[in-house]
Amino acid sequence: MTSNSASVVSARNLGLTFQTSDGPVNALTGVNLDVAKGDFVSFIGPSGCGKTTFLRIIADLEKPTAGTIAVNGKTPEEARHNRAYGYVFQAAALYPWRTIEKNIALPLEIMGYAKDERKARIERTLELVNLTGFGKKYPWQLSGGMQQRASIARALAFDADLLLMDEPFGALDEIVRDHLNEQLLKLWAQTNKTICFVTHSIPEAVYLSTKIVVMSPRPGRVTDIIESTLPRERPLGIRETPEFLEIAHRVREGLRAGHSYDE
Ligand SMILES: Nc1ncnc2c1ncn2[C@@H]1O[C@H](COP(=O)(O)OP(=O)(O)OP(=O)(O)O)[C@@H](O)[C@H]1O
Repeated sequence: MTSNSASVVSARNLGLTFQTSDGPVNALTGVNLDVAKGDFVSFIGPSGCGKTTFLRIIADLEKPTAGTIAVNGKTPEEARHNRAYGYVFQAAALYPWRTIEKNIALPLEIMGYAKDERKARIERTLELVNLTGFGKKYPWQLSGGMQQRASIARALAFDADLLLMDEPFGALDEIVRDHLNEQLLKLWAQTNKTICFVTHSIPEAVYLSTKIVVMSPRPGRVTDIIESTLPRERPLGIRETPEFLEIAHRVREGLRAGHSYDE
């Protein structure tokens, strides 16, 4: 396989082995993956299969020890300098001593945006995540779901085409999560972003994705890549359809196959 320069993310035989005091930890091995512009790609697999590590390599927070990876046809380091992506972390990770708008402003301040431009971007992104009017509140004054939306607004503020989301809704109850899943799909349709999304939830992966990457641990690797046959427009009710259940079944099979490797 050759690298596809039109891809937003293109990994070839990608691997990462951490050297620890207990010996080498093979976090990721032999990963081949292309993420096309406008794709919504979910990474699913049990704890420790390298999902976060893969996102961190894209974001230039870790260096691979094998293979190659290109982000927008460039190295992760160049992509980082070009502000190619926004990152949404597992917990909302907002600074508690800053208001929501000051939290969103922080990366914009670091990147040197002028005050007026910062203000315009904050307003626009708060509107995108349905938080207009909450900019002056502190994180603790917002519900968990609202905090997570604020952290998505922060990742959207500098308008990167690629959004990296590491289990953003994992800590939320199911009803809030359903609602945020719906909103995220709307946002994705509105903004035409490319999204890489880590999750432990099969229904969440199937509901959101155009492509599902099933992974398994020890060593972390990709066991299946499923192209979704669902339409882009997805009411929540789509989760009861035979087509949805069939994809969910294939994901479950992939996870099970990965697990038997351990036994
Ligand atoms: N900095 C590090 N040093 C040593 N080992 C690490 C480091 N970061 C991750 N690992 C190991 O690499 C493997 C993959 O970790 P990773 O966090 O990518 O998994 P994950 O699939 O995201 O798990 P989870 O679903 O629990 O977040 C694990 O065995 C983990 O312990």
